[in-house]
Amino acid sequence: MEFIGAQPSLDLTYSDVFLVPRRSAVTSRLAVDLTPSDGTPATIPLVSANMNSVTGPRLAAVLARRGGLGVLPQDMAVEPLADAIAWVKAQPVSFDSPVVLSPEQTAADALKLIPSAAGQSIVVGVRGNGGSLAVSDVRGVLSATRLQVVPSDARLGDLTVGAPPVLDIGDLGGTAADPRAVFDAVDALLGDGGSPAAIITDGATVVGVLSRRSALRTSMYRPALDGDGRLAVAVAVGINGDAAGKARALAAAGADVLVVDTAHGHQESMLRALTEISALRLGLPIVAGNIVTHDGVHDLVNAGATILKVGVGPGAMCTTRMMTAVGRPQFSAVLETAEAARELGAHVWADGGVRYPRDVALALAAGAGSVMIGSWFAGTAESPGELATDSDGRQYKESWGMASTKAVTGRFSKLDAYERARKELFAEGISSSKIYLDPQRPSVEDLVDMITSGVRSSFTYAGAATLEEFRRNARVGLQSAAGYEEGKALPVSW
Ligand SMILES: NC(=O)C1=CN([C@@H]2O[C@H](COP(=O)(O)OP(=O)(O)OC[C@H]3O[C@@H](n4cnc5c(N)ncnc54)[C@H](OP(=O)(O)O)[C@@H]3O)[C@@H](O)[C@H]2O)C=CC1
Ligand SMILES: Nc1nc2c(ncn2[C@@H]2O[C@H](COP(=O)(O)O)[C@@H](O)[C@H]2O)c(=O)[nH]1
Ligand SMILES: [K+]
Repeated sequence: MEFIGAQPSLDLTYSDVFLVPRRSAVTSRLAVDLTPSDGTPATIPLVSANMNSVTGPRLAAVLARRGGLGVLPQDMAVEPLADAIAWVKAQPVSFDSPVVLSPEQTAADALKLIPSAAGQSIVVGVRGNGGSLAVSDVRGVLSATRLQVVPSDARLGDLTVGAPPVLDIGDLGGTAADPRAVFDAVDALLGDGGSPAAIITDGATVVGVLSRRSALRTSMYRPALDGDGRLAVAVAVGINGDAAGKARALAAAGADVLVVDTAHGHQESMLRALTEISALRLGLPIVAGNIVTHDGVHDLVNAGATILKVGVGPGAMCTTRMMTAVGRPQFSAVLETAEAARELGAHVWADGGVRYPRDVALALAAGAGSVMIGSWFAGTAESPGELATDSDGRQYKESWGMASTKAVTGRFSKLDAYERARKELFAEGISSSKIYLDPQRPSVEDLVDMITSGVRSSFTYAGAATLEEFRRNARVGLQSAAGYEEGKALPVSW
């Protein structure tokens, strides 16, 4: 990356800068390969933040199916984390996981799980004892748009009509089927009928669902997989207590990437935890942070980190900069740390402050191997919280910072009142925020589509077909606040 004009002496964030187009030999956005080279199984440079309101198993599985990585948060104990890892790994790789509700449940129950938006659907059926679903126990598939217009207490079993549309993987040519053929088969089966998705079976058992959109996505993305061909998942550990013991247990449970995470990553407890974890030789990428300096990179890499998590204070839930004045504008933080990491053969994840696809493109231009997104993904169907509706009928989910009073109270609930009160003195995040779902893009997959299409396009403007070419070719200019404002679309006339 180079600046047009002199390298600025001020530290910059994403809104301060823009990318300059240049002559390109990359003539199609579909010719761009977004695969990171940070040693993780990801095939797109997107990671979901280890925040309780952002990454649960459902979001992690959906993201991995499209090539990203979900990081399960460190606040869970080993056993539930191991269950969450196992759940992700049991999910279909080539098909969507069905959201299954029983015929006795109501439209209102369904609309707590899926947003009332096009493209969302539920399967009405009854799971067997082990959680499996026999095709004979499926009553049908209902779209959110249909559920929205029926009485909220309508029983789901009364809403299904006729036999559900079923495709067997044998008829599709197995799981390695040609994506185009899969799309055509789904399209032909669904026809003009009312079902929004096809039930995919392997013999008598349901193995997933596919809508036209998800069949298309299967052809656009490569899933992030572990060595056994199952969906990959990352998991975070804190620095206190037996961090190495927890890391060992989570690796044994199948975690594919370990994230050692604390607010101030450049501290000795972190170096100690990292040294102990890397001594275990688990053979997994070790991400550590958060840091924002060249020196932080050196110390953490020397202690065993292979990827640095970069960002102090840019997060949407974060009050660190206002409470402490500490942090660093994120574009410059990524630029400096990515260069330092590259010299050591390590990589950087740009963590926090991403609000538009452009911010992801700029983080990659600055040299990030991948980009971590928290709050933006909190406002999706797949994030862990329940959907809520405000007085204007807009759907949202609640989000909160991992260093907020709410998070600290939860994390230390087992301490006695005195110790808990001492911990609660130090809040550096907001405890409650409403993150609205975008009615056009209610799913994390919709956001991934939007981000990757924006970033693919950025690459072609810069004449780059890979992450490395983009980092090398990107030309960055400084802009005024008015210049930034000019770039925004106008929803109404001026
Ligand atoms: N990226 C960012 O800007 C930030 C992210 N966060 C996120 O919040 C979550 C909770 O992190 P964290 O608060 O570190 O909790 P942790 O549970 O990881 O504990 C942090 C440990 O470090 C000690 N510590 C020393 N200095 C600091 C400091 N300046 N800030 C915080 N702890 C310090 C604490 O001791 P003691 O309590 O006695 O001081 C405690 O023992 C993490 O997910 C983290 O990434 C939090 C803040 C900033
Ligand atoms: N200072 C704080 N930072 C926090 C807190 N909770 C999370 N975070 C950081 O934000 C990113 C996500 O950023 P976003 O803009 O995408 O939401 C996350 O990965 C953490 O590093 C907090 O309470 N305080
Ligand atoms: K902030």
